[in-house]
Amino acid sequence: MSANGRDAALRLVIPSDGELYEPTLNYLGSCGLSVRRPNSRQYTATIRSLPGVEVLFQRSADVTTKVEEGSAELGITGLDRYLEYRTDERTVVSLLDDLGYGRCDFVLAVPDAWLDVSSIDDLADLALEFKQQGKQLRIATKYPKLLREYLFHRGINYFTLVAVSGALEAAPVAGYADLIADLTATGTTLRENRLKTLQGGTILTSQSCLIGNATTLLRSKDALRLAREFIEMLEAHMRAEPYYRLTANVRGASPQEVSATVLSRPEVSGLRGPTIARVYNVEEQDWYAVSLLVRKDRLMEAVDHLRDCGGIEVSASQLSYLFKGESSVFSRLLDPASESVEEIGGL
Ligand SMILES: Nc1ncnc2c1ncn2[C@@H]1O[C@H](COP(=O)(O)OP(=O)(O)OP(=O)(O)O)[C@@H](O)[C@H]1O
Ligand SMILES: O=P(O)(O)OC[C@H]1O[C@H](OP(=O)(O)OP(=O)(O)O)[C@H](O)[C@@H]1O
Repeated sequence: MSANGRDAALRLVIPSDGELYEPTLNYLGSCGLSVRRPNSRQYTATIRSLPGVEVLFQRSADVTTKVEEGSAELGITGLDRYLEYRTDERTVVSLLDDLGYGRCDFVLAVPDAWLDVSSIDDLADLALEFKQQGKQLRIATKYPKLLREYLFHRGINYFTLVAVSGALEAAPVAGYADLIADLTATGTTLRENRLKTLQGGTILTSQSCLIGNATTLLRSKDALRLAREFIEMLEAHMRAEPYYRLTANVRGASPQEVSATVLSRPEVSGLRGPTIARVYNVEEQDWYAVSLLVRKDRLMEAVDHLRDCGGIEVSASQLSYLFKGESSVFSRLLDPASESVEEIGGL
């Protein structure tokens, strides 16, 4: 049993269903952290490549609370849910605020029939008109905290929030709210319900994020070690994504000559320059293997450059991980003062 009184030294809580369930399992798998869930009714699982980690499945709305109360040290959920439900921003921190999936916008949407309302300023005017008539705008949402902050910040103070847990888009037609503030991804649900977004009415741009409990993590050496390994795998996988490793056989008189030609185009000659190694060959002595990392959007430019340098047999492969000297995310965890997720979406 570990210091936190459980069999597992580190717990990770992830969504048990909904929009983020499958993408989270796929994402962890792509980072080399496949989750082994014995069956879909079991709410705990393990990660074979990281023994000592237990995975808990919870509703995405509950992930932040589970991390904050200490039932798990790490969690994956939508940034929207994290910002709405955290109560202590020093205890529960966002470690990676964009895992690259679960993208959606939290927006204000009004009925298409409101022809005179097309921007957030129009909505502010309407709120005043309502006030003069002794009424308040009724807004249906699942995210009262984020919405209130956003509206107050824009000087809109006269409104009533209607708490709804699902199918918000039906609220204006059903008559229990005038407009809604909800998530949208493709825009289909809003369109199908004859609702439109407002200019300047995006409250938050969200995606999945990794959150952690700084207090419980810093209390246990084992949890901290596993968290570092887990975070580094995610971070290095993300860092590797924009690059290919290119390898080519290049003919030249010496490594110096080959490196000089490759380095004549610094933008396609690797992060810190090419690695050059002698190719041993019985017939010809003057071949060198050149290896470098290039951004994916410069692939053909780099291939042509290597050809111009006398390269043949150019191969490109996807990188799995790119580790740096140290993990910047982990360093930030040890120094929570540098946490800055509030900048996202202008919140
Ligand atoms: N259409 C969408 N496309 C991409 N991501 C989305 C979409 N809708 C929601 N999300 C993201 O997925 C998270 C979970 O949303 P989802 O609709 O699955 O939750 P839910 O089923 O309403 O709630 P819970 O899982 O808590 O019961 C949201 O907080 C958001 O970050
Ligand atoms: O812009 P779109 O691509 O149409 O997606 C938007 C919908 O996706 C989410 O709902 P979800 O289906 O996850 O269920 P929910 O209504 O229970 O939240 C969100 O709440 C919207 O209703």
